[in-house]
Amino acid sequence: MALNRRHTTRTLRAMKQKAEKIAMVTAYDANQARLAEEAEMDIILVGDSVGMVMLGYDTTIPVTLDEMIHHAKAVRRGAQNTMMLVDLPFATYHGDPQVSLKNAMRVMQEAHADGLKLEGGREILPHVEVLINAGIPVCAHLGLTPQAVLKLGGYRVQGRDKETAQRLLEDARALEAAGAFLLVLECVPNDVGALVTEQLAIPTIGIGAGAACSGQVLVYHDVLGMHGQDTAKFVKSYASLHEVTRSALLAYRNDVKQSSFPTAEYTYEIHVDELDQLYGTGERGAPREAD
Ligand SMILES: Nc1nc(=O)c2c([nH]1)NC[C@@H]1CN(c3ccc(C(=O)N[C@@H](CCC(=O)O)C(=O)O)cc3)CN21
Ligand SMILES: CC(C)C(=O)C(=O)O
Ligand SMILES: [Mg+2]
Repeated sequence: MALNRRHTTRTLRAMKQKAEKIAMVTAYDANQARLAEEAEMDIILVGDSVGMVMLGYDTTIPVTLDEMIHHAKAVRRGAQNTMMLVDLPFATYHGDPQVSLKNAMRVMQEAHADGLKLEGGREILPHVEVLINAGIPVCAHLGLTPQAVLKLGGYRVQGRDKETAQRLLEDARALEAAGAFLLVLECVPNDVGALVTEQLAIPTIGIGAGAACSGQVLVYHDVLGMHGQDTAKFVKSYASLHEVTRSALLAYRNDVKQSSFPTAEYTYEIHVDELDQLYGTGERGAPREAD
């Protein structure tokens, strides 16, 4: 069964123990998911970054639960054999933990997620606990938590001083104790990534958190250089699809304008007898006489 080829909370922990790196990438539709699976990614994340890279929002804050489910269902169809984690979006896990559970259950049941990711430290523990008690694998997310961008005052490196680094480590310990199976560390100094990874038993996934993390995650569009915009320092682009795409679209547009597309090889033929009937008994191409 397909499920058997997916990583589990246990196989990921074993990877950390064997110092085998975990490769994770985001995906937002079936095609991206299929390509991520063909590239043998360990984990696909349906990130709420979908709001910024696919939906044109300035932050992840406007992304709704329905939007996350819509994209996660497409990703699941494209990648049946890869662990799929889904971000719970802003405002879906901050009030009554029973409402958080109801939101979480929708993603699990409608999109067939393998686990959910929640941003935040000890302040979200009641929500993490209720999910874990219900059997949902929870991935934590500390450091730069983009859903808090307004509170943080921008996309800034986190944990740069002793106090904030210490608080981050305590948050990480509390989330592990609550049962989180994975921890994303975003935009923290290399040494903070290393310290948290060393202090925890669960694997850490870094994004701008240095090479000592148990694995890495990047946004699909960043890996492929799809947007050609300024990106964070931690982004390494492995292609420039932005340029490739723009020049392909321009070449197509110019072909249309110059009538050099479509040529015969891109057109269909009708049977010659049918064509005669279509034009009446007259010569092909001759206008039919009016009755
Ligand atoms: N395309 C994309 N890639 C991402 O990694 C990403 C998103 N979108 N959207 C959601 C969040 C937002 N993220 C971001 C966005 C900007 C920075 C950034 O520019 N950081 C500064 C830090 C400057 C400092 O504090 O010194 C940088 O220059 O890297 C970091 C993470 C990560 N996530
Ligand atoms: C960048 C990753 C960690 C994320 O949360 C997202 O893509 O939304
Ligand atoms: Mg996210």
